Amino acid sequence: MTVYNREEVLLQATNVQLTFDQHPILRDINFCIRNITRPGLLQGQVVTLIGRSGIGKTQLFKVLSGLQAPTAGQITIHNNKSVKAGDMGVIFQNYYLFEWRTVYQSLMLAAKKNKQLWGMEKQTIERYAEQFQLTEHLHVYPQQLSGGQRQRVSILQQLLKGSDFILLDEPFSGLDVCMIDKAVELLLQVSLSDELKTLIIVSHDIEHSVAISDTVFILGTEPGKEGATIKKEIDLIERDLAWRKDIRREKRFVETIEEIKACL
Ligand SMILES: Nc1ncnc2c1ncn2[C@@H]1O[C@H](COP(=O)(O)OP(=O)(O)OP(=O)(O)O)[C@@H](O)[C@H]1O
Repeated sequence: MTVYNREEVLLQATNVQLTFDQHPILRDINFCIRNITRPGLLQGQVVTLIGRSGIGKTQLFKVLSGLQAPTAGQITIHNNKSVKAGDMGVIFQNYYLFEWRTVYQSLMLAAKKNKQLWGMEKQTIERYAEQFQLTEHLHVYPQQLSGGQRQRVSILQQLLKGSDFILLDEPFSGLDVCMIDKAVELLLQVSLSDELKTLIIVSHDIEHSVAISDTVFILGTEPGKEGATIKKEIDLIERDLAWRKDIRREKRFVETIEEIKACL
């Protein structure tokens, strides 16, 4: 049995609605993400928002990141502050990078935004680059990188900025099978870097995102109601399915995946 506590609220979605041309896309979205602690271990949160194609994941991603204002309701972080653009580290599906800057220049720009790194930017970049297997690629331009390398640079950029929340849109799409496994490992590594670090993954790749999460929120519709809402929350720690290597082969994991699919 895993010993853990879910403590203070880090992020709260309250009655979020999003309507386009009088058509509800998101309705009554209510959930909260709490700080998880494990005695003697550094542990951040990894939350997945799952839903079928077209349900509204990207719209919820935008609302969560402050890039899209909800029609009603709000997303609050730290001490009830409403989220605004720039509060969260955002990693888009295509790993957008500044093509005219070298990897190092982009990472330096990110590090300079983080007051806690002042004076230590270079050493921090070099330390992370080694950890993320990017040392040999620091002085090249993004077009000289593979998809997996671009993803690692994007994640590293957000880590250097010091954002407590990192939102990832479909982090496994466009990666081959080996790279997906590496991305899974990398995200787990990031979640172990700071107990206040929260990764929010928006994905339809159920298996890989659930394998690294502690909590899953399922976005879906309900009969007779237009717009998507959170249909179910699954606490994977309670089921003893979080923070475990090779979890995907376990019977209870497979059953949870089936349960999620049935809910979509
Ligand atoms: N600007 C807009 N105006 C009107 N409707 C929109 C707009 N943007 C998105 N939608 C609609 O909102 C719904 C949700 O779209 P969204 O892109 O969030 O889905 P998704 O779950 O991310 O899909 P996918 O997994 O295929 O990317 C869709 O029905 C889409 O047609």
